Amino acid sequence: MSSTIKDKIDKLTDELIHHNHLYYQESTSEISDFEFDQKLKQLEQLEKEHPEYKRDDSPTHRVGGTITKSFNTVYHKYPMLSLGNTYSKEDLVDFDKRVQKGLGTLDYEYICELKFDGVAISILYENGILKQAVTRGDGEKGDEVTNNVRTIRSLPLSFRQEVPKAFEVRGEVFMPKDVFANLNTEREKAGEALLANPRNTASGTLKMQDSSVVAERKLDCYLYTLLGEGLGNENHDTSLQLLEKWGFNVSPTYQKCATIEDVIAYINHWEQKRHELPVETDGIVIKVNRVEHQQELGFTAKSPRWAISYKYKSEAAESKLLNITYQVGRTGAITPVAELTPVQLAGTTVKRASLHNANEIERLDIRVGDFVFVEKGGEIIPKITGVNLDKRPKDSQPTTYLNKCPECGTELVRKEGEAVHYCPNVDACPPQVMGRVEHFISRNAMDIQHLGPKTIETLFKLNKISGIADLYDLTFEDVNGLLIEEEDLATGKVKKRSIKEKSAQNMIEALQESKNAPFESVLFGLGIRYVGKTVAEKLAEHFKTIDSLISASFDEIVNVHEIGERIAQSVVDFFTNPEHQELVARLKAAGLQMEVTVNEQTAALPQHFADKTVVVSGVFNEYGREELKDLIKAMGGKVAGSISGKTDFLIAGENMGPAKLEKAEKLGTTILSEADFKAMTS
Ligand SMILES: NC(=O)c1ccc[n+]([C@@H]2O[C@H](COP(=O)([O-])OP(=O)(O)OC[C@H]3O[C@@H](n4cnc5c(N)ncnc54)[C@H](O)[C@@H]3O)[C@@H](O)[C@H]2O)c1
Ligand SMILES: [Zn+2]
Repeated sequence: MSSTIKDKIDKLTDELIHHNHLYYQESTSEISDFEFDQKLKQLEQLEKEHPEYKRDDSPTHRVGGTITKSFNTVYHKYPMLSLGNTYSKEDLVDFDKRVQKGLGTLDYEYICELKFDGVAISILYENGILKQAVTRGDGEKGDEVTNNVRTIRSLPLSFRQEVPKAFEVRGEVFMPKDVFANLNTEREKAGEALLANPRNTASGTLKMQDSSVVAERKLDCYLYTLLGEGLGNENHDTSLQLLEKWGFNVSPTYQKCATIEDVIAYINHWEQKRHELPVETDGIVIKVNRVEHQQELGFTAKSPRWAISYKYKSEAAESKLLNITYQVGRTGAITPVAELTPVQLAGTTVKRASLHNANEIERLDIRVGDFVFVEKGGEIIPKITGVNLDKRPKDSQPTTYLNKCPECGTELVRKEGEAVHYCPNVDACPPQVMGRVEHFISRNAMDIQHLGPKTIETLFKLNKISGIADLYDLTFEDVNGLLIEEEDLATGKVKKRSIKEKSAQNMIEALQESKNAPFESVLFGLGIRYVGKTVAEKLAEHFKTIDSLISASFDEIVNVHEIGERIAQSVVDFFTNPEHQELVARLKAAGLQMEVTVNEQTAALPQHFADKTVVVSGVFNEYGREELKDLIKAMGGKVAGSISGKTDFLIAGENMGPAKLEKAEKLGTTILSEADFKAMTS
């Protein structure tokens, strides 16, 4: 019996450590905050009953985050703690009782604020100047991210008025909802993976090495704490007023509450209305107003006793499942989608939710006509979490999964051990062909700017293109004024925009320009299975022209260094297909690069790196990263991604992580500065 409890505690501890790591270090999450909090409470309870099994590294008695090695570590003057949290209003009444008992008086009041969903930050000001910004880290010490925080426009770097000589402010760095939405629209246009939610994006952005990229991300910050000596902030609301007066961004949503009933009214007031705010919020924070009272109540190891957060449960709604439709992705993967009676959820009207795959449908035993529960967690599209069996119609039929591709009619396949069904018709299934065109124009391949997936999709629909080669037959007239419709997956809302003259011109020019893209980019762009960017480079380097690659035998290809049988077979198969031969012929006729061109300038470079492995790290003044890599290759070197015993040279730019440098030194790698490198090129 006791061993099973120990196992349970161990398992929960490990799980929570795993989720903390993802959340704070990787800025992603696999489970919802609610699930996380439930697990944490469960562990707390078990540890209380069986303190003998509580582990030293238990997440119940420490702040969840840690520091990273890529920034300077800085100790906080006052610890940065977490907040106790609850999802229940009864708990708030208990909290109020504890406060009352702790203070021994009824003469206290609360300030309620919204709980902004971002990343906590501490900022020091000295002599009226922003001196240092540090993340919460493990609560005791955090990462110094001053340069990144300086890019936040609403944050004063200095003051026009008199301010105290030294003080610390704390608040939440966040990405406004509209900035997040725009960023995702841009990523979608560029064919990049969408970001899951504003919190994780803000957290990832704050830890970027290059602050010019951070600046583009347009983070914002609300301040809610003022610390320091002799500032005259005897109450929490006086702190907020001082911050406002000095020009800090304070959310105007805070409110004084005399009783816990008032607090609950505040919670109810904001439950729906918070969705109209420019920032995501996940609850409210209740703080005892008087600083003297706060000091009297004090702290636990993890959080203040004078504050608590009430978190709103991620909203669920019930809706009727009208139909299950199936979408074919760019890779041929099939996703079942629930079509629902429109329902209000977290501020938007939802009429679709993801059902993931056949296993999920089976697990839920979900049927058309059922009433289902829909939830919006951190994901982009809501999900179905269950079926209300009480409302199931008597004549309902189990769902049989689709067996033919809804786009091209081909029989679907499911690979051994995989949950997802695929359409195997890679060459003629429309979404898959579109996917190939998107791959061709993508940044890593031909890097054709101004042309996004939505434009490609529209051109396909209008039969203006049906494959890669048709891109080069497009004219200005074909794209000018093109009406593009974008549908929001969850809400079904359609946004329309038309391509303006200037954009049309840019598109045609970008296509023309792409004719200069190097042969290896064309080769990679063709989308031959297993031929990634590096393989394409190797094949181009070895065979020099497309003709010699096409006529090469399996043996000749497999003999190329680092090319395996699977790749060789795939290349042979690809070029044996007459349709692909025609594609190559058309691209050649259009004027694309079908052979390696030796750049005279780089061909003359001294071969200092012949047969050497070189790693590039940090930021450079005179060279772009790709440019630097090309130069190294032109000088005979191989570029590797990380430092190992095999690394001969490390070219170290600015802002390089100290851990990397240390590792290189330990391994005896020769370290070159940008200036050293430059000298070697001449
Ligand atoms: N989904 C996951 O995998 C996962 C993993 C780890 C943590 N989490 C979530 O993170 C929470 C734990 O994080 P935590 O320890 O930072 O606690 P917390 O986020 O619940 O509360 C403390 C934080 O609230 C923030 N905050 C926002 N508005 C505030 C305001 N007005 N006043 C004061 N603080 C404000 C501050 O950043 C502060 O550090 C968990 O409850 C869980 O929901 C989720
Ligand atoms: Zn198909």
